[in-house]
Amino acid sequence: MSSEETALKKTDFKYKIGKVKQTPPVLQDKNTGLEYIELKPRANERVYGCTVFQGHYKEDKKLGQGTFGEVYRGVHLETQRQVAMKRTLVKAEKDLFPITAQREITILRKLSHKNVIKLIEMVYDYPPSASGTNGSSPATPTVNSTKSFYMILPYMVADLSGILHNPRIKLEMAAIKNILLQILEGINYIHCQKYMHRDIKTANLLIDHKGVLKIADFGLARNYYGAPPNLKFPGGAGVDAKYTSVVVTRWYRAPELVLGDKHYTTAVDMWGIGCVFGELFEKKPILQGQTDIDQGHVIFKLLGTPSAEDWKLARYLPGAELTRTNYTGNIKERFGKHLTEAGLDLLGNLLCLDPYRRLTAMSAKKHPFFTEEPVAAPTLQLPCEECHEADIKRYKEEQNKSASQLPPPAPQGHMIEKTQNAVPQIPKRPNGPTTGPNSKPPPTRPPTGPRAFVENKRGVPRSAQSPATNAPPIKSAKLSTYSEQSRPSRYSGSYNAPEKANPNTAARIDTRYNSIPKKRYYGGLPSNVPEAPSRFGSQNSRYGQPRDAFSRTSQYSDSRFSNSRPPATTNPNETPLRTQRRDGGNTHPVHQPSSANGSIHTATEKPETHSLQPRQNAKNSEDIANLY
Ligand SMILES: Nc1ncnc2c1ncn2[C@@H]1O[C@H](COP(=O)(O)OP(=O)(O)OP(=O)(O)O)[C@@H](O)[C@H]1O
Repeated sequence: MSSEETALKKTDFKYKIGKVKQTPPVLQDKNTGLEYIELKPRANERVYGCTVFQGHYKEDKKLGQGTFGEVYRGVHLETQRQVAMKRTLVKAEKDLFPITAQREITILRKLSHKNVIKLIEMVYDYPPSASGTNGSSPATPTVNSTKSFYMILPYMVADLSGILHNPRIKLEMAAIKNILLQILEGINYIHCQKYMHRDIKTANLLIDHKGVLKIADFGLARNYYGAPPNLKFPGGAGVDAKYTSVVVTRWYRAPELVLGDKHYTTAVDMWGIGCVFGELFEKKPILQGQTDIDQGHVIFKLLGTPSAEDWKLARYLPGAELTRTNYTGNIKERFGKHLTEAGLDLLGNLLCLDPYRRLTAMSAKKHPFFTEEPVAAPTLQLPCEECHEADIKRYKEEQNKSASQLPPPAPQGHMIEKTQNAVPQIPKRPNGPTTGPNSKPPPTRPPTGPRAFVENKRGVPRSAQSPATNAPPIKSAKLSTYSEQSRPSRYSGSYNAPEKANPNTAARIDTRYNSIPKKRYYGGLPSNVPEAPSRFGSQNSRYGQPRDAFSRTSQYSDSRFSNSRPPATTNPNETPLRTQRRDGGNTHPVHQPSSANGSIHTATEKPETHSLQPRQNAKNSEDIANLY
């Protein structure tokens, strides 16, 4: 074999995923100078560096539906510990691996914080149907069988979405503050590690049996460029590059994303936290736009259409036409009944339309809301009941059942006679959809927009709704491609009436459940877009003037508006998140080829710029137990 051929063969096996139990020697390619590790195919464990599923783990109950697979509760047989397994299916024939799953693995391996989910290890298997589920018999792969990769995570008894939908759980203010502080701690850590999460929502906030909240689902997360957040300045970090704006589940999507901003910052996560904060009171997502454009209307309805003074850069964004609406906002009316002045101030500053005035996690933790009575509970106590996304259907069935036991309705004679006016009508809105009293009840299961989008011929991201299994059908068809938004009619006058929401999915929280005595508790202790002026005069010019973190007055008459934008800072690492729809729809999965022996290449993602945190390798059951 010639030396060239040898080099080529060697470089085939440069990348790997998973836990390395013995470090093989690092070799150097003579031609390219690149370092590589030679992988030897294994007889029993088909993928190098991964534990095999059979004999080590056992699948139990399904907990949730993910974009590329399902999440299960399971058991680690050696330690008999409960674990969660996030399964990613990879077609054996094509040998491809989804990039979102790969990003999640890469990032999770680098993060280590109490309020961030930990990746225990990666496990590899043929699906249980092909090899049996009892974990006793070894896998007998068939020729065309699909490979499964499992991310093994510590098992969490609940996610916040499940908790909020559980009619038996009532969150007091002290518990709400505890939850909020834990989210802020976790997100502050993530931001300081120079990552944006980009999918903050209640379903991704998990809670363990001790009441410790963990931020999960890093499938949309990415590293950002520029300086990390600083206590002195509001806004966010990461403005120095261009990212895809089709991120974050629609109902939690920040206004700058809705308006098509690509130079966004970690502030998009802070908006999501503001949405979660409001949801803790209303027990359903607070901003339920029915299309991507409707999302903008719904946001401005709550917070008021921003004036040029409120949000100077808005009019330079591709979706600026939305700022020509005339909503007055009703945040105080809506949340005044739940919150004090300080609470409203915190909510208003998290849901600040201008991302450069939005609170950072660092500042939000210090907000006076947390020092006023009642202060945050030292630990979060939850009833001894599992509450996951998958349980929401069950809660609804329970509620329907109890509703059917209600006394029969009043006889006809006692009812107000229906008039023609009572016939439901599609509300007319001069500037797009509203969510006023006449509007239809919105679905309570969030859309799964950002994961599923394709690019059209012009390279503009085009959302493709990917309804989850239980999700109400939300037609996405009319879409917020900003190339289309240059047509004024999309914003003025002829707005398509939003699709009728499924009334069965509307939140109907029956307060009677709240009186059911709690059981045992978990818890340790109880169109003509003008050219935009630059907002980055120099790389750090936005840090030029210190600003009071809680001030909402404009402080942006600075150099950022007079300097021109620097030459393309487009991030070369930003891989468009073209992913496969859950429903197997017409999108293009981004997979990565694996090598002939089943190891996975990670070539499409550039290595992260940060140093890798050392990660514990579990060699025996004791080590493994420590990891759980
Ligand atoms: N470690 C865990 N313990 C318990 N339940 C979990 C765990 N991880 C995930 N889940 C459950 O599975 C659901 C989906 O998980 P996750 O969000 O990580 O998957 P996903 O593929 O990213 O989903 P999506 O595409 O909807 O964001 C969660 O909402 C939660 O209910």
